[in-house]
Amino acid sequence: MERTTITWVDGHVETIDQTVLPELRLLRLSTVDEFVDAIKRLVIRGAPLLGAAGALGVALAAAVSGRVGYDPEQVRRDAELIASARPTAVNLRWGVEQVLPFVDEGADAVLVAALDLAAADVTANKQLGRRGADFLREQLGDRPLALHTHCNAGALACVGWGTALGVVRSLQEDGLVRMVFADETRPLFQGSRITATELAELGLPHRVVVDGAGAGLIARGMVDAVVVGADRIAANGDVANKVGTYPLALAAARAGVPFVVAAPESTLDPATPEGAAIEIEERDPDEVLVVGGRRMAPAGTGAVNPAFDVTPADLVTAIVTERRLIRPALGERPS
Ligand SMILES: CSC[C@@H](O)[C@@H](O)C(=O)COP(=O)(O)O
Repeated sequence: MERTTITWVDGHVETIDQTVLPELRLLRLSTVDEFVDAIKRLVIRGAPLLGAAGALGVALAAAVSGRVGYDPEQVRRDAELIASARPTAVNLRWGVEQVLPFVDEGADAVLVAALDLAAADVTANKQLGRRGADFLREQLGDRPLALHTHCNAGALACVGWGTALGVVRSLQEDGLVRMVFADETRPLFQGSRITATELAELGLPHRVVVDGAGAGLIARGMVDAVVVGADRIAANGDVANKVGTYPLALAAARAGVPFVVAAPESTLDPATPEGAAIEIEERDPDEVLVVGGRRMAPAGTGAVNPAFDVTPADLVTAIVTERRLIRPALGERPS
């Protein structure tokens, strides 16, 4: 089933609540506070979706302001609240900034720009997905492939289609997917709850594996390629993605397996020179310590909960965007 993850309905933003998937629950966001809270709680999540959400969030701020006497300064203050709701995925601030120039023209102009930006996400994902699939066919030959992915970089992490799963979907169109291994992706299980749901809907053969199993599967020759998304790509090609991505890249490099990052141009951040300069979101320790309402560690034991890690450019076989193929491991730089 092809659905749009975020839409504008009667002056509100309507989105899928990604915290309760695989249960499908739609949520209507009517105020900027609700919107910012939804981003912080990962109701709305995934880098490309956060880009569209940034733009639609400003449209919501403008619509709300329009109801009480339009105030562009207030809209700009709200825009900053939205842009800073989460720090790592650069797409969020990018999406906000794309529509800021329209704020002085009024709420309708912001909305039109935001909807255009959201629609462009689907087109971009189809293009980068095809580019990634063609690259893997060229590297590995036309044979059915076993792919490994981490977190969720499918349609639900985007407005539609998906980035890493966009590559998988293009390979599926070519009849070349033998298996998809999806890391469960602790602590919040985006792999089990979201990626597996999407793979099942697409009719793709798949297995969920614990995050710690990935490197071993790769070492045992069970994986032909690793394909992941990204939340921010520094100018030198270092890639920030969901925590647990870096170990897959290490294992892939050791095994000589391609490690492909699929992301739209909006995830590239020329202003950040290298991965060390990327702010890594630190989240609530209880996301690690409490599973399904039950505390797994003794009272008094704390946790470190970085939401992302950084894979150095030399481990990245290729970055595919809607416009180009970049080979960081061969010394090519995105910016
Ligand atoms: C679809 S692009 C890749 C990422 O956004 C995805 O893998 C990811 O790390 C999302 O993290 P999340 O914390 O769920 O927003």
